[in-house]
Parts: sequence; C-alpha cells; structure tokens
Amino acid sequence: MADALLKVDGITKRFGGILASDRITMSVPAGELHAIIGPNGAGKTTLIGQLTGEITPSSGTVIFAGEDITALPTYKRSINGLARSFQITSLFLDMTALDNVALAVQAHAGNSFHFWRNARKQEELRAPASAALDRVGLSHRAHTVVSSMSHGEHRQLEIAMALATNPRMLLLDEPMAGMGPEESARLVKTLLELKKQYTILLVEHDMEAVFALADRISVLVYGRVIATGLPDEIRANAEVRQAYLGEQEAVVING
Ligand SMILES: Nc1ncnc2c1ncn2[C@@H]1O[C@H](COP(=O)(O)OP(=O)(O)OP(=O)(O)O)[C@@H](O)[C@H]1O
Repeated sequence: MADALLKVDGITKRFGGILASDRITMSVPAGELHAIIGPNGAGKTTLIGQLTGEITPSSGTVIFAGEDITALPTYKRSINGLARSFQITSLFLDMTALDNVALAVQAHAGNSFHFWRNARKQEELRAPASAALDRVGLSHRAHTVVSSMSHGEHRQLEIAMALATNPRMLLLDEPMAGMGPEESARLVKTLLELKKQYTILLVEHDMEAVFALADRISVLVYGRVIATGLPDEIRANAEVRQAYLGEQEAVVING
C-alpha cells in the first residue's frame, strides 16, 4: 500500500519473557479509521506506545507520511502530525477547558509562544483552541473549570487537545473507557464527524462503537495480528470469533 499514511513493519516488543508485540505489520491509508481490538493484555497499548514513541520497539519500523519515525522522540512525531489524545492525568483541573487546550497549542508550537505574555499571543493560542473545542462539541464548556466537568467531558477535552496540535493522524487509546452509554453515543457522533477530516487509529473495547466507526479493523491476540479486514469480514472470521468476539457476540451480531 504505497500511499499508506502509517505503515508498521514487523514491530516486535519484548518485556522480559513476554512478547507484547509479535512482528506486527499493518498499514493505515490516509482517510481511514482503523480500529484495533483484542482481549486484555493483547498488546494494544504497547502498539500505541510504539507509534507515539513512548515505547521503543525491539525490532521493526514505523513509517509515517513516508518517513521512518521509529527512532523519533514523541514531540517530533507530534510536530510531524501524529497526535495521541492527551491523558486525563495531563489536564490542569483548576484551569478552564479553553486554557487547557490553549496550553496544548502552546506546547505544540514550542518556545515561539509565551502564553501569558500579551493579548495578541493569547488570541493566537485561543482561536485554534476554541475551534478544537467546537469540533468535539465542548464550546459551551469553554470557560468551565475542568474539575467541575464530567468524566466524558474530560475525554472529549483530551481529544480537543490533540486536535489543537493540528494533526494529520489521531491515535485514540480507549476514548470510551469509563463512559456511560449516553456519553459513548455522543462521542461516537463526534468521531463520525472527525473521521471525515482525520486519519484515525482507534483502540477500543466498546464493540458497538468500533463497529459503528471503523472502516477496517485489526484484531490483536497475544501480540499478533490474527486478522485485518472490513467490519463484516471481522464479524464473520472464525478465528476472531473464537479468540475474542465470542464473548461480545450479542453486540457484534446485532451490530
Ligand atoms: N512495561 C511493561 N513491563 C512488562 N510487561 C508489560 C509492560 N507493558 C505491558 N506489558 C505486558 O505486555 C502485554 C501486553 O500489554 P498491553 O497493556 O499492551 O495490552 P492491552 O491489549 O493494551 O491490554 P488492555 O486491553 O488490558 O489495556 C501484557 O502481557 C502486559 O502484562
């Protein structure tokens, strides 16, 4: 797939005796929402970590937009346009939603910005921050202090912070985790909009969300990709059903 935006070639990661990534090869063309599913401990977070640069693979390469980024640190990958949604732990709880996103814009821009220095620079940070909040449906909460927002809103805010870095591709690690059905449904709607503009890699346990959103799905089991395909192909795949989807059958079959 010559025009893949992201190409992972033979990524392997060992933690002592555990093979957390076992020669993972996959590619995500521009414009695709690619979901990674698999049971607990399958190696999904380890894979994402190797894409963001937080974990160094034992072997294999990661190519993004035609460039070998395997050895690049996280901040350089972010500058290249590969953005991971921020973690809740990185939110400043006593600041407003808008200021949190503005700080993400500033962090991405590096030292060329000094956040509180003058009004014009503040506006340069706040305009893209405001646009990012709008894209995740949080405009009405822009001036709300983050500590008084719900868990679901925090997760939306993390995505807004990733969007504020003007990425080409978004890496989302379990964005629905800890959400109730209503919050999940709202986030699915948001992601349906975002997928029109961004290439997205989504790790998610919520099968209803995955099958509502994914263009293609890869299934990881014991660090190995056992299947990649269209949602219908994954639903029908006997090995996948046996390894993983059996327990999710009601959702998947009716999905
Ligand atoms: N830093 C580490 N040191 C040792 N073992 C690790 C480390 N990180 C992950 N592992 C192991 O690697 C395997 C894959 O873990 P990983 O967290 O990537 O799975 P996962 O699919 O994200 O799981 P979950 O769905 O529960 O989040 C597991 O066996 C885990 O215990």
